[in-house]
Amino acid sequence: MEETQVVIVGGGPAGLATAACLNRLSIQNIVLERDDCCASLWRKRAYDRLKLHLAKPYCQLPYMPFPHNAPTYISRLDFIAYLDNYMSCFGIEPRCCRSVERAWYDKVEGKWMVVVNNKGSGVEERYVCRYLVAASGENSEGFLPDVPGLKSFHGEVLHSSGYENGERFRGKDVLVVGCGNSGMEIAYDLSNYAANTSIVVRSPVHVLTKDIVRVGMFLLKYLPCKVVDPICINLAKMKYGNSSKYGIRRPKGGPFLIKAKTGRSPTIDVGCMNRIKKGEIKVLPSITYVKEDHVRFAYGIVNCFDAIIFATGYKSTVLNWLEDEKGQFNEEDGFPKQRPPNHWKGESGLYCAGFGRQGLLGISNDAQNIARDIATLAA
Ligand SMILES: Cc1cc2nc3c(=O)[nH]c(=O)nc-3n(C[C@H](O)[C@H](O)[C@H](O)COP(=O)(O)OP(=O)(O)OC[C@H]3O[C@@H](n4cnc5c(N)ncnc54)[C@H](O)[C@@H]3O)c2cc1C
Ligand SMILES: NC(=O)C1=CN([C@@H]2O[C@H](COP(=O)(O)OP(=O)(O)OC[C@H]3O[C@@H](n4cnc5c(N)ncnc54)[C@H](OP(=O)(O)O)[C@@H]3O)[C@@H](O)[C@H]2O)C=CC1
Ligand SMILES: O=C(O)C(=O)Cc1c[nH]c2ccccc12
Repeated sequence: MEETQVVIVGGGPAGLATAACLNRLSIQNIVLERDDCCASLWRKRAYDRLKLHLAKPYCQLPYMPFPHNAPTYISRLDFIAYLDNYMSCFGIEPRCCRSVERAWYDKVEGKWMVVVNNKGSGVEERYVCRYLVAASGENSEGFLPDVPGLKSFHGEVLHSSGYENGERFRGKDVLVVGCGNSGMEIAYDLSNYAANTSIVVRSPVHVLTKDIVRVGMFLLKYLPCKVVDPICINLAKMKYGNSSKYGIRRPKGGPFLIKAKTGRSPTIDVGCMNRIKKGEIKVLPSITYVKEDHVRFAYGIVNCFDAIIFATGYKSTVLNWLEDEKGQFNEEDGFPKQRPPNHWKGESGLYCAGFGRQGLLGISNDAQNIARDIATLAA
């Protein structure tokens, strides 16, 4: 049994940023990471060509801006290097191969009890702390929808978190399901590797360029969403014309309003739209069922595929390990019930870093808020 002031569950950007803010205030903390490395989403579960979609000022963690000579959009490998540097600068030493299996609040002691499976030694470890930070990520586990007949599929089935690049799909018929940021970029990547690519787009989606998002983020500093959204939509119309001709319909609400209300990000186009326009990537409607080598879609469309890649999003796994006696998290999606800007603080010394659906910028704010709050309470 080891006692510390704060246990942080998860060594991704949110856990590391929180540890850095606590270390600066000399507040004792331990970061527990289930994988054999920190930031495993970025090292192991993201595709090769990934770059941050937001410009660098929106992606930096507290107290360490990206260098002036770094490109505006940081690559996956540069972001990993930045995180490694961040850890050494702030003296963060995550304990890896530590999967948090259970955490509960002991009312008598007024402390959190944390049970960990040390995957290296196979031995169970126990930690006791006054404050517990859930930083296990909005993207903790890939979400695979229940598609009728999928088990009978003859080809390969993959979640986007397991996709690296299109090399082994060259010349193959590949279906990408989902048109969020992962789906649109993976479809484009597959098409770069000469895979015969199709993408399922079942709902309306805002597709914007990086530049339009950058303009939008800048304007939002001075103007309300209801002014910024129409500007962004008009810029998108100028860029893409009427994309519903190609099966990409726009939602009723604006992109930043939807982001603020639901957390769903607009899809940032890195080249997929042009391929769709040229007919090089085919847009398909909802899947009805899968049978052996073929997939049936709405409107009776049937096509054969060698592989299906599900870019259908992620799940939070907080409720797999947290005993949530006070019902602070939603049972359906494992997100805190408190909505931003109040999502980071729970009860009994429980905190959430990285659950505001606001990307790295939100993580940076959460980490600073949490450390400040703990410093005040612990003083
Ligand atoms: C492909 C992709 C690209 C993205 N790009 C951007 C971007 O450009 N800009 C942006 O702002 N946001 C982006 N995001 C959003 C993304 O969520 C954040 O950037 C960031 O990685 C989230 O950090 P996090 O620390 O909250 O979660 P994660 O990075 O998921 O880290 C959580 C960590 O907790 C560990 N963990 C989980 N459960 C346990 C457990 N029970 N015990 C111990 N450890 C556990 C995990 O192994 C993981 O290392 C992207 C997301 C994805 C999926
Ligand atoms: N470079 C970057 O910055 C990147 C950032 N990201 C971020 O990571 C997070 C996760 O993104 P992503 O992995 O794209 O996941 P998302 O949750 O954003 O998107 C999932 C997509 O899958 C669709 N979908 C879900 N279930 C089905 C189904 N049964 N049939 C058809 N379509 C379905 C959804 O459509 P529907 O709306 O109909 O439910 C949606 O289009 C986001 O925050 C994203 O912005 C991801 C990649 C790159
Ligand atoms: O990549 C993501 O999912 C993010 O949440 C980053 C993000 C925060 N605010 C935004 C507004 C528009 C597009 C992406 C983001």
